Amino acid sequence: MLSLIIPLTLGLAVIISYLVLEYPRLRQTYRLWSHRSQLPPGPPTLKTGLRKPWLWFLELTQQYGDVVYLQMGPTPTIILGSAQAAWDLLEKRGAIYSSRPRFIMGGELLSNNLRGLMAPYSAFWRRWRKLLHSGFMQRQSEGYRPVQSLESKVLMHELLVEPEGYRRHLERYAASVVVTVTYGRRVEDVRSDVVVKMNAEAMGRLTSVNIPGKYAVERYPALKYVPAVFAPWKAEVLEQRKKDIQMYTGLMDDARKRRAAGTLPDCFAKYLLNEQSSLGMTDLELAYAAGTPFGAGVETSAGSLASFILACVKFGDTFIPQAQAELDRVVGPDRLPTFDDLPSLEYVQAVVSETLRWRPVAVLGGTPHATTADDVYKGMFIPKGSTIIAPLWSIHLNEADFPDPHKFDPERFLKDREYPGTLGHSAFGWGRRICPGLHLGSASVAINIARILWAFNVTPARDEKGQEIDVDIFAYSDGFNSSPLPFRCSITPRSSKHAKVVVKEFAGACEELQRYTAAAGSL
Ligand code: HEM
Repeated sequence: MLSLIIPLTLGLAVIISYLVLEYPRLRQTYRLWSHRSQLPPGPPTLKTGLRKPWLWFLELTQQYGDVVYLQMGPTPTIILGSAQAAWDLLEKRGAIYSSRPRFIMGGELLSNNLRGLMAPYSAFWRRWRKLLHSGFMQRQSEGYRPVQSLESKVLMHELLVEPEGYRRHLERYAASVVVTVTYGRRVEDVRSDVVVKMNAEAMGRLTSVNIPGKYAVERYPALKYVPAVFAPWKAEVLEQRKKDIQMYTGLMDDARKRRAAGTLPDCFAKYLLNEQSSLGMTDLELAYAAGTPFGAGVETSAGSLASFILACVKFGDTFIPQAQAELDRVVGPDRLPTFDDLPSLEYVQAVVSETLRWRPVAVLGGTPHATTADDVYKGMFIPKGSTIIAPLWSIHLNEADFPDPHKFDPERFLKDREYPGTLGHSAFGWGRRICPGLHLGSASVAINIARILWAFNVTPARDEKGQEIDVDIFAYSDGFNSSPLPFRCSITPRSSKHAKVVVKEFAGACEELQRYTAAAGSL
C-alpha cells in the first residue's frame, strides 16, 4: 500500500505545482481565445532576440496600422504606431493605461518595488510621482536654470579646447546637472567621478536582470517564492540588492551630513529630507527616490545633444545659417544666449523640437505601460494586463505626421499642422507617466543647442586628403535608450571674438560653481 501512496502523492504534487504555475497563463489564454476575432491585427509569427526591436515595430505599424497585436510569451502586447493612437489611449484613457508590466527580477526582487519608474499604478507610485513632480515641476525646474547655465558655459569651453572629446563633454554636462540638482555636488570628470561610477554600476545591475526571456520567473511568477537557498539566481539578485541599498543610502547619508553642517545647497535631496516626515517616507524610500533622476535623466539629455551634433554634420547647410542669423540678431556677438533669450529665438526652438523628434533617445517611448482594465479602441479589444509599447521610433517617423521623416527639418515646427498635445512631438511621453523631468531635460537641450549654434561651426570632419567624412544617420546604439554611435566631426569657433566670449563666460562660471565643486570631495 505504502509503495502506491508515495508515487501517487508525488504525482499529485507535480500536477498541483504545474497547475499553480500555469493557471494564470491558461486563464489568460482562454480570455484571449474568447475575444480572438476582436484583437488588433498582428503578425502570425514573432521575431525574438532582436537588438533593435523598434526597427521591427516600425515595419509592423507600417504593415498592420496604428495598433498592432503581438502575443509575447504569456502577455498580450500592443504596439502603438501613431501619435494619435498613443494620445487617445495613454493620455485620454490614462486612468487604465498607466500601470507597468511586472518586472519581477528588476522591479520586485532587485529593487524591492522601490524604483517608482517600474512600479505599477498604485498608492506607492502616486506618492513617488508626487515627489518627483514637486521636485521637478516647471517652477522648481526654473530654480535649477542657474546651474544648467553655468554647466553649459563649462561645456562650451570644453568644446572649444577639446572638440574631439565632444561626446564625453556632453555626458559630463548631463551628469553634472543631474547630480548637482539631486545631491548638490557637481561632476568635474565623468570618467572618475565616484557618484557617476556608483550610479553606472547600479544601472548595470538593473539592465543585467531586465532582459526579456532571460529568467523563467518572469514567465512563471510563482517561482519568485522559491527560497533563495534553492534558487541561485534569486540569491544572486538579492545580493545585488544589498549593493544598491548601500549605494543609495550612502549618497543620502552624505547629503544628510552636509545638511546638518549647513553646506548642502538647494537640491532634490534637501527637499526630500525637509519633507520626509510630512511625506511619511522611510529612509530607504527616500534614498531610492533620490536615485531616480540619474537613471532617467543623464543618457536622455546627453543622447539628444549628440543627435543634434549629428544633424549639424549631415544637414547643417540647410538650417545652421538661418539659426545663426537669428542668434546674431537677437543675442549679438558679445555674450552667450541665455534662458531669457529663448522665447525670442523661434527658429532655434524649432531646431530643438526637431532634434527631439528626429532621433528620439527613448526609442521605445520609455518603459512600457500596462492596462488595468479591458478596453475597446476603434472596435479592437485590448485586454486587461496588456503591455503597451508606444515606440517613438514609429511615432516620430510616421510619414503621415512627419513627411520625409529622416530629413532634419526644423521648418516642420514653424508651420501649422495637426498634432495631439502642445509640443508638436511626443519625446517626453504621455499622460500620467509623462516624463517628470521634461522641464529640466528640455531646458538642457535647448540652452546647449542655442549656445553651440551661437559659438561654433559644426561641420563634417575631413580626412588626410581634405575630403569630407560622411556620417551615418542610422548608426545608433542598441539598448533601452538609443544614441548615436561615435562619429567624427569638426567643431570650431565661429570667430576669435566668439571664442573669447566663451573663455570669459567660462571663467565667471568656474567661480560660481565653486560651492558645488567643494562638495564633490565629500564622498
Ligand atoms: C531630453 C531629456 C529627456 C527625455 C527625452 C525623456 C524622455 C522620457 C520618456 C519618453 C519617458 C516615458 C514617458 C511615458 O511612459 O509615457 C520618460 C519617463 C521618465 N523620465 Fe524622462 N526624459 C528626459 C529627461 C529626464 C530627466 C532630466 C529626468 C529627471 C528628473 C527624467 C525622469 C523621468 C522619470 C522618473 C520617468 C518615469 C516616469 C514614471 O514612470 O511615472 N527624465 N522620460
